[in-house]
Amino acid sequence: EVSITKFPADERKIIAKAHDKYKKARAGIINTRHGQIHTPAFMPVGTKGTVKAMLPESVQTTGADIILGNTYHLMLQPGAKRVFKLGGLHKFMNWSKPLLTDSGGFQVMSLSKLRKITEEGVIFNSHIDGSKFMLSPESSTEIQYLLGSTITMAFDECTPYPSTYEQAKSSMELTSRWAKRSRKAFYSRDGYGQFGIIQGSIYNDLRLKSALDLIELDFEGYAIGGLAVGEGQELMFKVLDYAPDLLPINKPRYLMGVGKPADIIGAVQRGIDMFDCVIPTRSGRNGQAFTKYGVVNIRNSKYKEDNTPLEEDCLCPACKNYTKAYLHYLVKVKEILGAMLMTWHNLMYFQKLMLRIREYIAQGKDFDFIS
Ligand SMILES: Nc1nc(=O)c2cc3nc(NCCN4CCCCC4)[nH]c3cc2[nH]1
Ligand SMILES: [Zn+2]
Repeated sequence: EVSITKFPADERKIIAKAHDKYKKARAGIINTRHGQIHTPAFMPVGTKGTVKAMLPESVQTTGADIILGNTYHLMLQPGAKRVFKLGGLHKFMNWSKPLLTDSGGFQVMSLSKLRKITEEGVIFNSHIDGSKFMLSPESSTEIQYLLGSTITMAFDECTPYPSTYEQAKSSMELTSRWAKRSRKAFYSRDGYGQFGIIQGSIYNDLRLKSALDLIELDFEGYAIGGLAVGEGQELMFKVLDYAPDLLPINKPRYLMGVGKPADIIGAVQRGIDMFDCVIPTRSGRNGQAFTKYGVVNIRNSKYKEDNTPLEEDCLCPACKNYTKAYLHYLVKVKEILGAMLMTWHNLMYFQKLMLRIREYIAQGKDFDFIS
């Protein structure tokens, strides 16, 4: 028997609003040459052809369908031609599922010391031995082909934050010209795809122009770039309140570099399908464990005799076979096993979060309270 509660009109609007909030969330499957990707998806970061402290088969047990690699690092060492000669990155690192590679511009700006941005591309000195390199839409696209990437990212310029409107406009226009060249250089094959990356910083008219320019190039998917660069969650969500809607509804939307669980939930609610972030792996190595009780800083002395697991119902090796006391000890004495177990748990936590979000969306349920 359904009891109808008479809400005053304005309260009903709030309830409707709340449910509206979820109408942009979507769950789906991306089919690729290297297998399916269940979305919303979280991609563990494997920058140098390895998810740090994890065997690829261990990454697979956490439920990850796809991992991310970096053009910038792999072109410097071991070199894209060498990886190609050795059979491609999938074979080289023994990962047979989908691989997405970032196109390198963002990493050049955050890692290499000397660099020069020209219309042609970015000229930079390797942060390893100072030798000179150039990355362009053409060379980045070719490198990703040599690596054998399942999903290739267009070569873009990540507009820094904060930027004036003028700075953001000229940066976005450069990205549009580079996107056209990236698309032209892409060798399209069944089951492989290339994603365009929209820029425009926090300016909605620039974001719209960027989207229109890239939609013309008919990419297989679209990323929202230029976010998670220091603008903060509030401003990021403000852009995400409209930017995903500028992109084709039937193609994957990837928010680069995001993020913490709360960032992921808020972005899924705004229509994002794919994520990547170093947080679960980097913070795991740093002694931070994500749990349903919140983040546990395992180095805290309160855990030194805590004989309980991080999470009693977690199926990862850290929780099944070890205690917080042991993890506390391993991380304190910098034992390699500490990095392994903390990373494994965090990746399992992030994949469980994505699985629950996918289930909630499929059942049309609100997933606000998952953290
Ligand atoms: N091609 C490309 N274009 C971007 O606009 C971009 C924007 C990005 N924004 C981030 N943010 C990463 C934030 N991360 C948070 C945890 C600590 C390390 C940094 N990664 C990005 C990668 C990017 N890659
Ligand atoms: Zn665990």
